[in-house]
Amino acid sequence: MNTTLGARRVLTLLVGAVRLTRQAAPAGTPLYMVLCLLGGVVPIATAWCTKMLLDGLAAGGAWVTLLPWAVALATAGLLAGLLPVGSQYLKQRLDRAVSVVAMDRLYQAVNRLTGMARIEDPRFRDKLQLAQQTGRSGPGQLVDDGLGSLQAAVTLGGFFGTLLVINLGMALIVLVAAIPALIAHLRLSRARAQVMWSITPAERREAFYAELLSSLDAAKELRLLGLGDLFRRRMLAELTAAQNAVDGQDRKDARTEGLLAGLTAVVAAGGLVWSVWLATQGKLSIGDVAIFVAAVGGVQSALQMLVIRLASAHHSMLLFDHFDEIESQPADLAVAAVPQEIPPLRTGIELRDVWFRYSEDQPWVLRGVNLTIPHGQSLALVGLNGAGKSTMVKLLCRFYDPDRGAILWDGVDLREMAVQDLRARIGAVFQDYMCYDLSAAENVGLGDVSYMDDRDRVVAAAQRAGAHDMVTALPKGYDTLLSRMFFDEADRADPETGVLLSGGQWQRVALARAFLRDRRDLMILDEPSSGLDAEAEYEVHSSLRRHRDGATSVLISHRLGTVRDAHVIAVIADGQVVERGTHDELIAASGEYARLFRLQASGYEEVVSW
Ligand SMILES: Nc1ncnc2c1ncn2[C@@H]1O[C@H](COP(=O)(O)OP(=O)(O)OP(=O)(O)O)[C@@H](O)[C@H]1O
Repeated sequence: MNTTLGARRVLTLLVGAVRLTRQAAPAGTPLYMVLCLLGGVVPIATAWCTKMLLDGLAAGGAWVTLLPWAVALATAGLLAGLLPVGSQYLKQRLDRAVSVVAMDRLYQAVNRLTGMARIEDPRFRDKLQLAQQTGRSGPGQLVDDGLGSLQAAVTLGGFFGTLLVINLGMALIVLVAAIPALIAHLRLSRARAQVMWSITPAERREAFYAELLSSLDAAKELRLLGLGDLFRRRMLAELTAAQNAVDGQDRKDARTEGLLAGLTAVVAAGGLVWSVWLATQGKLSIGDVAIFVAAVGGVQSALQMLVIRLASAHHSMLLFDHFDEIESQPADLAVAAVPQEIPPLRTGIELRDVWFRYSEDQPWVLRGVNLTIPHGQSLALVGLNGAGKSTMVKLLCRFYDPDRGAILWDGVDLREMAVQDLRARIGAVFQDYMCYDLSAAENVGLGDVSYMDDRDRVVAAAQRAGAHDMVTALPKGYDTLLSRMFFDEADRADPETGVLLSGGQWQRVALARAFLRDRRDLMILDEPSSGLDAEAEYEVHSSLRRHRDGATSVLISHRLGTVRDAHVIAVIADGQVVERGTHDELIAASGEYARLFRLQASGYEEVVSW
């Protein structure tokens, strides 16, 4: 990770953080700034009031001449007590407001990623994780550190000016002692940010093992295969590696801090002895000694505060850099300057010499695919595992763009269309469909949020997917929560608070979700019946067949019996279309499809002949 930020970048980040803070708290931000600056001035005012009062007393001044200084000193004392309380309260309010805006902006940026490539990129995921960690407090912390630095600089400037007025030599010594502290703290902060970045992969792996250990999905295999201890040890190894790295940095910090504290103490003690000696020589007044002592201490503590705040600002800035990078990233898919309107599909979709690989360092997954999905017809994709079928479907949804070649919608390249308009014309069930911890109605309704509250449509979609009877039998029917995540201890035994579905039941719900997007121009079904029982599979495919009539669809299935009535069956192997035709044509051709079909059919025949 780059731990040095150029002046320009620093300025951009600071302005960005202040803007975000002002957006979150338009009135609170300026008020907080004023309180911070006042907090920087108060110690200097206190020191000068003390000096004037002591010098007045030593000179035998009258009560009326001393009273204003006494009142000013008391006011400064009051402010010194009240300001931290007020600014602390404002800071917390500001932090809360900033965290809401920051989270909103971060996830808006994530939602702007319309493709899949970047969200799958491990480097991007690391940055996103850091941005998520810092997003809540990062921008507010940066503004706070900036203001804290400014406050310390004001105090420092005031006291340093005071020292200059009283004794130039001491002012210079204090200044020279401060420089190594400043440099050391900045270096430490850079090293700490570097360590944090370097441990993110280990933290991700640790979270992965921790998640596995408590995951419901993994629970059966973990228990049966006895993997619990293995994953626990791996999780601890990752955790320990990350902690060792942080611990090493903590030790470096402690050593440097100790040295700096020693240096500070020596300078403060020397200053005190020197000022007393000068006073005995008659070169300083009592008030001078008092302000001198206050100024030496004040410069030291303001300097310390300044370096700590600067180091912290540097650290916050490096982290905010990730937030800003995620927020200001360009679109991950090419955006057409003037997107073409997408009219309803009329002729069909064509994959023309499509080449695709997931990244430049990975092998080609699709290698010159030419395929047409005519309007109103069904295309079935079959082939061995890893042949590239799901990848083709992902390209049709434009989760990625082809590296070479094009996908044409009625002759228009998908890249010339607005991606959301394209997706609005597609309905799909993916192999890895989602199971939302929401009610049954919502799980179906998410297929088209505009119909989410339209119970009749939701029910109709569930009926077509063969899910209706199963849902109505649930304790609260469509309003049953399909999760046991949110139950209270009190309703532990009450099934009305949520139920768990079987894999096949979930698949029907996912199908219903796709059916709610009825009458889209293209329906994609990637292994829609893999988890269904024989009866449900038959029902679903009959329904799909009815539904397919006149609709354009792509169906992927390893159960070749379910694709035999597709208008065209394309066999994919090694990222290429190796055969295409109707079921009868492909059987007659006695190629790969015929081989796979006979293989599956022979399995059934053997069972039947048992
Ligand atoms: N997100 C991804 N990043 C990198 N490689 C991927 C990704 N998804 C799939 N692949 C690779 O692309 C190749 C084709 O995968 P794809 O899922 O398209 O095959 P498939 O024909 O659908 O297989 P299956 O029948 O097992 O579902 C495989 O080698 C797979 O490892």
